[in-house]
Amino acid sequence: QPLPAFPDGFLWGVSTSAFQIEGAQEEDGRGPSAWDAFVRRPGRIKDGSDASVTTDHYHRWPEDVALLRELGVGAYRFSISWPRVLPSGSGQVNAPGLDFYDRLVDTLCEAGIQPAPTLFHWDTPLALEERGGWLRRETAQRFADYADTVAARLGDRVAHWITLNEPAEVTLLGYGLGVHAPGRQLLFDALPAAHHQLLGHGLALRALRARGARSIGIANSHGPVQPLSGSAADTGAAELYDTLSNRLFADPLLLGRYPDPELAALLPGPVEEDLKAISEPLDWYGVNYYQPTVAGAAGSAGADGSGGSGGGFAGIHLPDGLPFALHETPGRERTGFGWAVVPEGLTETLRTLRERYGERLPPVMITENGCAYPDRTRDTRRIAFLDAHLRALHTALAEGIDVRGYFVWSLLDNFEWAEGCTQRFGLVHVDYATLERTPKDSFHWLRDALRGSGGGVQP
Ligand SMILES: O=C(O)[C@H](O)[C@@H](O)[C@H](O)[C@H](O)CO
Repeated sequence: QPLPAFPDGFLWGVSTSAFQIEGAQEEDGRGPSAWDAFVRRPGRIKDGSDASVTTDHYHRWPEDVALLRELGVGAYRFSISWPRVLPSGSGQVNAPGLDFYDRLVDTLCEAGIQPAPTLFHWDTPLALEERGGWLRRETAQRFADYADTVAARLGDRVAHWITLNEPAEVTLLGYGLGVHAPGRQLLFDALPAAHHQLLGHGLALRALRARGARSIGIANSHGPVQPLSGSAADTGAAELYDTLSNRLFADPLLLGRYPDPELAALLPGPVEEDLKAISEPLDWYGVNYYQPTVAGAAGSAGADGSGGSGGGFAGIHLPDGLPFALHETPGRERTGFGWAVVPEGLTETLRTLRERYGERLPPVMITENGCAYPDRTRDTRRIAFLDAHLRALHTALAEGIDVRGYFVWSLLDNFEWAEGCTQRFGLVHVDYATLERTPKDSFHWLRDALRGSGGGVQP
């Protein structure tokens, strides 16, 4: 069954991030990031890998741009490594670092591929992290300065800017639970990191606008939250988790207020004043969708028996003391990463955004969607996953939800954070020993689909 037709001009792309693909951590003046330190803490990364090489994109980027060209995408979402451009997070610019992205952007433009850089995809400069990182207000201003530096050099050729990637994950996994960098287990005392990232987003957006940027978005993680049961305890837990994982990072941007005054009261600084910057109008709203969440009362066990006090979710065991437990959606196919495959969750996510934000919701871009499977190149399950999610996306379009683009996570197998290189999300297989790239069946499927839909860049 061929894919349904998507609107003319629909933007097809793929996504990656600097720390996950570049390697070359100590090359050409790059400074260390919070993740450089975190990967070297014993036992933090499943396979002990440290991303010092990962796919070696820093040296093999021409080959990767050629893959993008062959794939026929119209845009490429990559991230710029803040510590590669500003080794200590502020002050002295590292010219070779900026030159690297300059060359990449030039080559993308020559290939007719729109550059869509993310300014922050989790690699906070270590010098700033050691001073408190996103728990500190100063980091928000440093981020805006960094955005201005990058826009001054690349702004004439960048098509779409993404300020932050998934501030929710940084806050929850990095500062709240400590399973990601910087590895702080502050639980609710991590909330200032949420506010300062959003403030950083707002200040950076203003800096980009001042440099003439006209297509600016943010990439937020979103997904439906379903209660484990109809009990008051489970529905209450689901509402709380929905507030923390979805609304806390969308309401301030789109409504100019926090979802819960009690939550806002926990935040530092002139919050009302900051919300003016945070809610500066976006040109589009980025959504990273992977799967729904089932939330239950603390101590609840999932339908499949997973869980316990904190419950198991997305491979992460939650500590005691949280007022909710998270579970997988029962009875669904699982990816190699154990994530439930729920395409209709994407449609539901988009419907919920439209219901909650109505006219305040700008056009949407799916900035990430994808799946991890161990198959070397015969990745039929990935084709089925993408096919089903594109149909689910098309259903939302048919209902009049304004979605302008879709980016697959990811072009290449790469360093999957705490999972190291054990989870493969790529359309292209990477042999981590030889660094050889081999397009998977899904790569060819998507290339043909794009050619068929006329959506992609004609090779
Ligand atoms: O969404 C995220 O967590 C990040 O944006 C990516 O860096 C991940 O690698 C991808 O999503 C797979 O987990």
